[in-house]
Amino acid sequence: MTNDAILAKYGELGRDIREILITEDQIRQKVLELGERISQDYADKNPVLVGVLKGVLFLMADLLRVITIPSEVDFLAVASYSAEARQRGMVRLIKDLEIPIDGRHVLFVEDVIDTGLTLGYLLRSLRDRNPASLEVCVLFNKPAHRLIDIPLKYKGFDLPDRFVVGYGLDYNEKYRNLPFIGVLKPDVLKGKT
Ligand SMILES: O=P(O)(O)OC[C@H]1O[C@H](OP(=O)(O)OP(=O)(O)O)[C@H](O)[C@@H]1O
Ligand SMILES: Nc1nc2[nH]cnc2c(=O)[nH]1
Repeated sequence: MTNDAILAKYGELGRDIREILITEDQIRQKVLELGERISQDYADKNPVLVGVLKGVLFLMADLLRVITIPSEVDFLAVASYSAEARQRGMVRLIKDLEIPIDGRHVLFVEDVIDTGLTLGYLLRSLRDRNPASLEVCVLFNKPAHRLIDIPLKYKGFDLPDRFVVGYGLDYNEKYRNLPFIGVLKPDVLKGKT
C-alpha cells in the first residue's frame, strides 16, 4: 500500500498527517529484532519489563509477543507536569509497580526518550529498590533535546527533532492508534516543533 493509501484508510486522523516517518513494517521488524536480542540476553533471568503509561502500551504488547522466554510485565504512571517543572526533576508517581523488583532483572521499556527527564527520575527510583540489573529499551530516541545522559542498551530508531505521533504517541490524547510514526500538519500542531 502507498503511504497516501494508508493515510486515506485512517480518514480524519490520516488527513492531519503531513508525512509518515517510520512505517508499520519498519516498526514491526525493529520490535522483532529487539525481542530476539532481549530473549537471548535474558534467557533464564525471568526479567520484569517495566513501562510508563500510556504511550508504551503498543510497544509493550508487541514486544512481549515476540519475546520467547518467561517474563513479567508491570507499569508505572506519572502525572504530567510542565516542561519547566520536569526540568527541576519533578515527576510525580501516580501509579507504582505491583511487582517487588529487589533482586530482579528489570528492563525499562520506553516508547520515546526526548529530554530524558522522565526516565532519569524513574530509573533513580527503581535503582533504589536494588534490582539485580536495570537496563533500558527505547524504540524512539530523540537525541536533540537530551538533558540527561542515559545508557540505552536496546535502541530502535533515532528520530529527528520533530514532534511525532502514532504507535502510542499522542497529541492531546489523539493519534495513538495510528500504526506508524507520523508528523502532524502545521495547522494541526499548534505550538509544537
Ligand atoms: O524524555 P522526556 O522529555 O521526559 O519525554 C519522554 C516521555 O514522554 C512520553 O510520555 P508523555 O508525557 O507524552 O505521556 P503519555 O505516555 O501518557 O502520552 C514518553 O512516554 C515518556 O514518558
Ligand atoms: N507524542 C509525543 N510525545 C513525546 N514526548 C517526547 N517527545 C514526543 C513526541 O515527539 N511525540
